[in-house]
Amino acid sequence: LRCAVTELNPNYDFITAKYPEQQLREIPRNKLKLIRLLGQGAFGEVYEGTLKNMCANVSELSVAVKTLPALSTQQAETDFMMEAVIISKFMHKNVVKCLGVCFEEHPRYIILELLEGGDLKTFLRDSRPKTDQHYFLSMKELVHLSLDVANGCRHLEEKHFVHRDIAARNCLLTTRGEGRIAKIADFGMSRDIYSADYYRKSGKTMLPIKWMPPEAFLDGVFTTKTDVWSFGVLLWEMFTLGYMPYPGQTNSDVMQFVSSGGRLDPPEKCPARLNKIMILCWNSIADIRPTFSEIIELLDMCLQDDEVLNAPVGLCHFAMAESFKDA
Ligand SMILES: C[C@@H](Oc1cc(-c2cccc(S(C)(=O)=O)c2)cnc1N)c1cc(F)ccc1N1NC=CN1
Repeated sequence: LRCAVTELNPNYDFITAKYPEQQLREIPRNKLKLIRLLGQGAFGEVYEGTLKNMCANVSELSVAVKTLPALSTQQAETDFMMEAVIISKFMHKNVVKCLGVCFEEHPRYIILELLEGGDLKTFLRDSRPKTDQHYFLSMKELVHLSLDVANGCRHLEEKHFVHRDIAARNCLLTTRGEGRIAKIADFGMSRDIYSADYYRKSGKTMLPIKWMPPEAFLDGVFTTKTDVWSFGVLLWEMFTLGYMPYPGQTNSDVMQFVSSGGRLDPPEKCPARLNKIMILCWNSIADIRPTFSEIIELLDMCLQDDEVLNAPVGLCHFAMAESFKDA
């Protein structure tokens, strides 16, 4: 892996230079049973599965299994392995856990904890007030989910790891019901699930333009302040209940709009204290954007503010059909 992780990748030192000793845990393939397809991944399919007698008390553990097709390029193999190494480095309640890998034969597997609530973007969209359905998601719950993701991001920041793709589609929930916890759960620039969210740049690289700050899409500069900007867009996704950012605008429009100072409109009826956090995250000068510790403090204050807690949820109606596909 050392040879494969080029020095060009700013996360290089994070991944191998400092932690060469930590090995990925190889799981015997016969302990794993794939049950059903969860979705198509960037590399290959993702399955729900079970892992047999991993630890004494639990006989079968529900897991998610990312697969890499047998006929993959060397680059895909390396990226796939690197994702397992990255996830295995984090130990935090708001970052998905990697239970192990099956790398000794093809197809290769990455085994993750199964988060039964599914992804955050789908959850937000499914939570929209419908005519008959009694509304069940409160501002307080949305702020709590935002704090979960901010805590996960602070952990990455502490480890000097730049995620580059913080977005609701890459977060998962332990459950959809009460007591749900959000976790950052995809480190592979998951462009598969919501491919419309990504802009096809030269060649195969796809970029989540609508979640990126100007210095990233103009100059390819990625720092922890990139993740802060993206977190601001995630907050906007949260309080619009999963709208596509910059509704009706293509990625090219957005690059033009944002680099000349344009910003997302704060969600309608969204409390000022929340809008202020988003605006701080979208400062064109990266160093002035808040740290995740500061964001956590500001979100905690939202929990003490009745104007926030009593605000109506997700009553934004954009003229354009929000599922507008990027040209
Ligand atoms: C890799 C995959 O990981 C998982 C997906 C689901 C999961 C995803 C969707 C639905 C359900 S569920 C509610 O049917 O259990 C569980 C649950 N746990 C995982 N660890 C994933 C991580 C993300 F951060 C975002 C999307 C996905 N995928 N990949 C393919 C489909 N989702």
